[in-house]
Amino acid sequence: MGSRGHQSKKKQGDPRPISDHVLARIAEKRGLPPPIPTPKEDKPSKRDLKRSRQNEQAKKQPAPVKKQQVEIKKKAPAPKKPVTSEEGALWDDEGVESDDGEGIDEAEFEDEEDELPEPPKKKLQQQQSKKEQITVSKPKNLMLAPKFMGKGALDNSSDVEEEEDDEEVEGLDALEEDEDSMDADEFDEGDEMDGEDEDDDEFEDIDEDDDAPNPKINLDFNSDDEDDEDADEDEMEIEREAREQDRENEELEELGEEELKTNIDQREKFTLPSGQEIEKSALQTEDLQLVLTRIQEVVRVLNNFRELKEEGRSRSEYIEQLCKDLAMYYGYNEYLMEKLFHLFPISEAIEFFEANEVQRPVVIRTNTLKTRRRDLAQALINRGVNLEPVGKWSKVGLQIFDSPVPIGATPEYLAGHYMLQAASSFLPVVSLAPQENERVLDMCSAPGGKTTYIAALLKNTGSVFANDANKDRCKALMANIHRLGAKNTVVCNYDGKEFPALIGGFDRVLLDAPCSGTGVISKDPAVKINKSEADFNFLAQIQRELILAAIDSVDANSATGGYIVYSTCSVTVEENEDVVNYALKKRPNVKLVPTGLDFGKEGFVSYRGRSFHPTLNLTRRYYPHTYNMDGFYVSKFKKMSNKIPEAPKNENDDNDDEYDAAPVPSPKKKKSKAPAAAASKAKAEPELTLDNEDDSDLIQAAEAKRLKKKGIKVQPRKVDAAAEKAEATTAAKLPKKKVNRLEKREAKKEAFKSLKEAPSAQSEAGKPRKKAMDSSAATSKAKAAATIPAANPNDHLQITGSKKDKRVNRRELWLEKMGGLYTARSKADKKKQKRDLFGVAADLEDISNALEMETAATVEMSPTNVDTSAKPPQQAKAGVPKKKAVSQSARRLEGVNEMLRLQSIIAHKSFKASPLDTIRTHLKNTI
Ligand SMILES: C[S@@+](CC[C@H](N)C(=O)[O-])C[C@H]1O[C@@H](n2cnc3c(N)ncnc32)[C@H](O)[C@@H]1O
Repeated sequence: MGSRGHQSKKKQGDPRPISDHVLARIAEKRGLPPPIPTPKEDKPSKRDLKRSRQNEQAKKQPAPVKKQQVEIKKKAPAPKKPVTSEEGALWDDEGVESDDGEGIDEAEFEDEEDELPEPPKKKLQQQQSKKEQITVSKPKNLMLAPKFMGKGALDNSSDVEEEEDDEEVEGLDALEEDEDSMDADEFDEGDEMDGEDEDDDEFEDIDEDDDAPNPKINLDFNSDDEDDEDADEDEMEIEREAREQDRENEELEELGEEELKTNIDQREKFTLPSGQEIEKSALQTEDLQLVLTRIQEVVRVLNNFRELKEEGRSRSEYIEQLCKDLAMYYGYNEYLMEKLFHLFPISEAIEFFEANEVQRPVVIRTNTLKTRRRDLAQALINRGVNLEPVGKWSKVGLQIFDSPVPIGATPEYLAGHYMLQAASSFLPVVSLAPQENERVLDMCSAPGGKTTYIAALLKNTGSVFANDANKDRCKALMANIHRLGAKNTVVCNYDGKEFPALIGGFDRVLLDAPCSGTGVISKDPAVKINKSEADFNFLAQIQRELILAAIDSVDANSATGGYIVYSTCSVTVEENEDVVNYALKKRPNVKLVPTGLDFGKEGFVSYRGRSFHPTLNLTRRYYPHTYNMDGFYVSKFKKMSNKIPEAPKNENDDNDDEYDAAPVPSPKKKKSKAPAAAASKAKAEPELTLDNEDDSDLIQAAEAKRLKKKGIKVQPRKVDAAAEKAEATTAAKLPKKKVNRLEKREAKKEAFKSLKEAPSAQSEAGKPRKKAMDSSAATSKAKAAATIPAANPNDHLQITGSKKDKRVNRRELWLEKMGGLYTARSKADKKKQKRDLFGVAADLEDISNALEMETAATVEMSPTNVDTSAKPPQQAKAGVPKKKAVSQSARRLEGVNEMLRLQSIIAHKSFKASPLDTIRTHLKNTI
């Protein structure tokens, strides 16, 4: 690994804002002149003016603003990956450690202290000079940090964060545990490891050094006097240079300020551009300088709104303009910019966007199944790697500053002594705090950064089920499990939603959910432009389904566990607090508990007019600009009971999308013209409503035909007599009008049932059914199924046809289950898929009706009612029987979920908001 110019050298977990000179470097990288500096009194000398002109020319020549901007935009989709990691870009987030509230005692953390071994003298000298270069000398051409960052705000945040830092250190001190000896069976060099305890004092020294202002200077392993003298001399020279540079910068700054003084009076009013002007400037997006100036102006006005605002302009107009300009300046789509902008106060938002332009440090996690951190550090130092402990909060992380060898290809790496893993990705595992001999499920685990950490904390005892729905990613997962020597781990390839029915009763479950990756923009800048509203809807839906499945897979009666950790590498509220809040609402048998992580910002309890459950403050948020680690979110649940009690009803309960417990007026959402037009169109189109019951027989027949065409036969659903009776009783209590409606619906249901039964009978006659599940297995499956939410809507479908057809159908079915993102290979297939996709849209009303019918059909659970014949492809392969029946409420939820899923597929594909909000609301209200 070579040196990385834009990699932040700040220690991870250190809650200090990105320094001004880093931000200035970014501005410089873009070839932009410094932003408005603070005016000063002194006039520039002639020499100053000359120097300034030279400087201006130098800046213009290598990187003209226009060209640079175009380049930024074009380059955005290509992820900048400085170090080859086995973790995937968007999905991979990786790496920390601490303990949860109850976990401090339970967690099996690493035994070693944080100190590093002494490197050989020769290496030390090299490192010393490297460190000095990195940490002491100032960058040439230092430019001003953007003025629009809001100096006051920055200072404040830095104060607050320093306080937090202190707290964190205290918290971590409390976490210091006695060393646990490693399991000698796991190592060949057990004796050597035991001997290492003697060096603990050394570690303390380094820990103390950690408090020094410059963390890199902590890497002073050298106690030799001569070396000290050399270092002093070097330092003096460096200091001289730095002073010189400082002076130059000051001069430049003064000059710039003078120039600006002539242009802008701080009290001067700034006029917002008119609609026409905005349109014109949107056409000339390359004029970044103009945009930057406007950003500065708008921020200045917002900071002193009463005095500086233009007559008749509202604050929201200024904010809207600011969002647009920031989107243009940093290269985000406006939708995402708005979403992220509102997470922070203005100055902090800009810090966040700036931090996304800087690479996070490369971090490795010591694999304690094979080595100890001190041994690993020594081995890497011997190879010339410049490193230091990642921070006091982790005993296994090492931050790599520089390496003459690729860090992903050292003998130690190949031998599985470490995992390349972002620091943030340690966090959920630390929070999960698995205990020896437990059964743990990692529901979305590829490529296995967290799985292998869990296995290490379990010391290869108990078992880890490492699941991932993506088969290709499972290969990387398996490779990592083998390389790191995890012997207690089973790899599975299922949709996570199937888990509670497949295998339940886990002590702990980690759900590191698929997400938009807004926390890892510095790794994958493509996120800036390729995430639309539809993507967020789509992801939120998957996350909601998975979180319920994760909760239902845990055994509340576990002697040591009963915990679920939900995490994402995204910072949006929709993928975090919203999902957790939804889970609390749908599963009143869980509660949030402290994550056990000693740093991190509290999760939102309210956001833009919505309020969440008050315990959401126990969840933790991590941002690149505060902790110098990828953006991340961690929450931890404790399951109190295996029974799902009735959720308390309130006005908003019908709407799963509503965030909260308290009914709050929804915020004014800025919508693009397209969705608004679509929504009004939806209103105008009566055929999109679900009231058209008369045609439902035809609709169902059409639906069955459509499925049959695909080679999918619909099996009858068994309807329990008791459930029917219950429904009849309920009906008796209803007003006559409603009873008539129900009767009508019942008749249609019957019609649909017979329609479904015909093909099913055929298939039963034509094919021998698989051996029935034995009754005890059936009972336990049924029991598991009783606690789970909706089964996959496709569970009742059976694949038929030729071998080839079956394969195609399976794939299609699987893709549908995975969200309908078709991936045809041939041109003809693509065409067909496109047709299918629009077919879905056209058929939506039919499907909605069919779903309504289906949800009305009560499918009662009973052990004898478990049908083992219809298995999704993977289940059939693994020979695991699939639960067939689901509870009535689960089926209802399934209907809603399916609707939302279809809606998001269409929205996703057409890149427009779906016009089907009315259907969704209606569906929810009627079932
Ligand atoms: C954030 S990544 C997981 C990273 C992993 N925990 C680690 O530390 O290396 C999310 C993963 O979820 C998987 N995934 C997406 N949808 C899934 C589903 N329905 N069931 C199971 N896994 C799913 C993706 O294939 C992806 O590998």
